[in-house]
Amino acid sequence: MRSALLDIPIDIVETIVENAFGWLVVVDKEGKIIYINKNYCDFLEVERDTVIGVHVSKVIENSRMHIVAATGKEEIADLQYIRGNYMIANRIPIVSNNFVVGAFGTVFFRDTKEWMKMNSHVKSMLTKIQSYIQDIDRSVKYSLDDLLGNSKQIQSLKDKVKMIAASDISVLIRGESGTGKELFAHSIHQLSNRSHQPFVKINCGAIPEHLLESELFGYEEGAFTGARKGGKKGKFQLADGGTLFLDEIGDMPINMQVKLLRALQEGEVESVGSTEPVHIDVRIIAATNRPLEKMMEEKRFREDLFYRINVVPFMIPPLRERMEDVPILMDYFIKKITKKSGKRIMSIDEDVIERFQQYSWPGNIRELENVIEAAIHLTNNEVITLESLPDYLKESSLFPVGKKKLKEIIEETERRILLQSLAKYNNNKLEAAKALGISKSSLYEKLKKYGIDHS
Ligand SMILES: Nc1ncnc2c1ncn2[C@@H]1O[C@H](COP(=O)(O)OP(=O)(O)OP(=O)(O)O)[C@@H](O)[C@H]1O
Repeated sequence: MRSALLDIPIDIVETIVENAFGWLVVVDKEGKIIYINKNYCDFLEVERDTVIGVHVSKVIENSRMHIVAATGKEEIADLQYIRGNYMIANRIPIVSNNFVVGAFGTVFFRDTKEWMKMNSHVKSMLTKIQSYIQDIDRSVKYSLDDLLGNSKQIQSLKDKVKMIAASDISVLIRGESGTGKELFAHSIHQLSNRSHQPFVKINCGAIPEHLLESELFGYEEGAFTGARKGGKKGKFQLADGGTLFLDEIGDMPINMQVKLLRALQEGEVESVGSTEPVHIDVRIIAATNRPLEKMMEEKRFREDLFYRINVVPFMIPPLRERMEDVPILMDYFIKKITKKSGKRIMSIDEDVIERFQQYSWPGNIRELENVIEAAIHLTNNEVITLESLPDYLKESSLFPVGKKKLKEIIEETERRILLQSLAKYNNNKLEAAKALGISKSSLYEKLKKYGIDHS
């Protein structure tokens, strides 16, 4: 069928092509420019004659025209960054006799000034949003199912999470470093009615004292030299409607503790440089590995704040007190790390498992994960052996000679053996006592001596 376009005089077709599509570029199969309209040349500040026949990637920044010409796949309304501006590009393959012979692309906007204004507005919004995205983590990474462990302690903590998650009461999570405090905080948020609202974390120990107030409560424009234009929202405002996770709360300076308590009691915060308090609705989850009771005695932690946050206490036991969790965690980390690294691990030597069971894991689960990651990378075959462990775990003697007195080493070892035996025999005291060659009453005595929960 004859095209109606052929009836239109060529100079009219040219006027249409020059003006109808905003900016227009046409490339051949190889991505070389065969046509580009004047408006586009003006914007790019190039002479048309000099760019015809040149590969499009050399003329237009971030161009994908050659890709569309090669793949034949159209790209519509794609955001393209050219000469410092975001633009909306359409790229369409040109098909002739069932073959892709090139592509044409259009970039749309007529009023350049208007676009520039909108563009700079978009850019400043994007920068602002970016800085907030870093603060807010709506996509809480972990849920209760990610909290692994068959031990009685972990199971009962998980039950407790289910019981208290829906309410708005404050939670204080305590435990050594690497025991999973943050993971518990995520799980509580995820199971709460606030799960679609932000989960905002602040590490109270990592922020210098003079910045902590503005980090927590925000500041107004002009509040101090160097203050950002338009001010900045604090973590409380960012968490509004959701959960605020105060990590390392034991490291918070005492005068900030006073301000924090006031905010919690009044449900209002005042940003630095403002006199207008704003209402906020946040659920508080705090975590620490500090001995808060001792710190209260020494007046380094405020009692009133302690009682305000310690409504539901969570005490996460160190890994050495729940050795039965080691195998399931080991399995999980091996799967996770091999998937990430592409390495294959078929088995773990018995001595490695034994060594893991003897070790005291001062860095807890984080340390276990790191040790497994290193071992997977260090092994030459598909088996993890003692050789692939770090030196301090390889040593045949794990006793801290030179660091501790004999009595302490013996007691620590005895305590660990008791825990291991109970774990091995599923808390069956009679069997554990038998395996250790002691009477049941002697076992009970020892459990009492070491403060091991033997219910
Ligand atoms: N029960 C668990 N199951 C699976 N992974 C866990 C568990 N507990 C902790 N982890 C993993 O161990 C690492 C440390 O956990 P997390 O950061 O929650 O510990 P933490 O107690 O908050 O540490 P810190 O006090 O140093 O901040 C994380 O990679 C976490 O995913």
